[in-house]
Amino acid sequence: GHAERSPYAIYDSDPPPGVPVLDVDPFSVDFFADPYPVHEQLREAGPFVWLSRYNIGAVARYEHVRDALTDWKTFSSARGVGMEDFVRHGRFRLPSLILEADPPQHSRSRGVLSRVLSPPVLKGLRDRFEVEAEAMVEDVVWRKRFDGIADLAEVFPLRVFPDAIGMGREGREKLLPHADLLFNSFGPRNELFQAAKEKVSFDWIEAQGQRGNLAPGGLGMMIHDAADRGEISGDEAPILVRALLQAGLDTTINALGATLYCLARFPSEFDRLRADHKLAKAAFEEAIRFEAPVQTFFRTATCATTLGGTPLNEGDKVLMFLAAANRDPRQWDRPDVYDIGRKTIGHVGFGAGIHACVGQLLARMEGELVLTALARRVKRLRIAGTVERRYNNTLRGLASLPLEVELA
Ligand code: HEM
Ligand SMILES: O=C(O)c1ccc(-n2ccnc2)cc1
Repeated sequence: GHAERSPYAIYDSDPPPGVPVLDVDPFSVDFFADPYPVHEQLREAGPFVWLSRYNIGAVARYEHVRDALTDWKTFSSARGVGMEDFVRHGRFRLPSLILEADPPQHSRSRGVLSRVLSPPVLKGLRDRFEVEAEAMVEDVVWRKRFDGIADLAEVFPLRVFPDAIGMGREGREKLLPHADLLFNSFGPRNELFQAAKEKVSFDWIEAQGQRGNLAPGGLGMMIHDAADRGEISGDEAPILVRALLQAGLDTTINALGATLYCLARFPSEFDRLRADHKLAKAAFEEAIRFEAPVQTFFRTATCATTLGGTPLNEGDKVLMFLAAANRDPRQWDRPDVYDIGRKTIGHVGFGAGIHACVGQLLARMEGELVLTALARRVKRLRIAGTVERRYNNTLRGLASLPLEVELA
């Protein structure tokens, strides 16, 4: 039967004829606690399904998630990549010039950020990141018992990323609450969003992108340099810096936490990593496929079209379950097994198409360096207490991962 409409629903359109209707709530704490059975329901119900709680369409099978991700003309980001439609509803903030933009505007922003986050630039950051990764692991593992989130996954990105951006010293503790709010804002205006909104004063993050708050030589100043060269306008630069500040921490924190969680649950995979440290990048990538720290994003249909064989109208929002696509048995064998030898190419944990994650090389470098440092010093990794989940409308991650280690 049809459960009642969510109090946070902002649409009341009916399902297209013949489309399977599910009354699951993919933005509830119960769902986040264990999303996998519902992902399975969503995939098995059909190529395109209707979520009656929010009156939105959704795709969970790999094939159709990729269809939506790669056809940016039909499935636009410019009307928001969250539940809200910028054309029909208010805007929660000044829209992103990259994540919430379509070509040609997106292309200019992408050109700047892909250079700022390019291999040569990352090469310049690698030594500093490596020193920090080894020092952090050294500081932690001798305790034998520590928290993989509080003592590792949260520590490393905060140690290296704001400095890499060239952000001032004060206020860095505001970065995570702002990111938590942003990632909640892509979902309904539910309790998670409301609680996150209480914790921040909005204009702070906007101000951090100003030239005056950025150190010369950092990634932030490189964006202003691009504006000086006329690649983007002067008032676009601070908003692109904001993108990096919002994107660069919570994502890698949850990805590092996800990898530690996987390695602790699948000791055979930690042993493989111990035997060959070159598998560090693969261990990180497979954790992103398996856990999908970024679970979902929306698109908006720009014209009458079809998705998964279902007719859609201009303005229809579509929810893409990246995490469900990453475990679709139509695409992956043994999808529910964490296997660091797996060929992960094509997974959608970093998206796909023109909006595919432009920070993925930086994220991978962080993962590789932390996991290599860990594999050098630790022989065994075991969960030694209650694992606690952190809840957010878009991000999947842990609040606490008590670990016990045996030193190498
Ligand atoms: C493991 C960590 C990360 C994951 C899982 C992740 C995931 C994603 C995903 C799924 C998208 C696609 C969004 C869409 O299709 O609408 C994306 C885009 C993006 N990511 Fe990440 N991300 C991560 C880390 C980062 C980092 C560290 C940065 C920057 C320092 C970053 C910057 C961006 C930007 C700017 C976009 C928008 C690209 C565009 O629209 O062209 N991400 N990311
Ligand atoms: O432009 C922004 O504000 C913005 C851009 C990208 C992300 N993101 C999501 C996953 N990887 C990065 C978050 C915020």
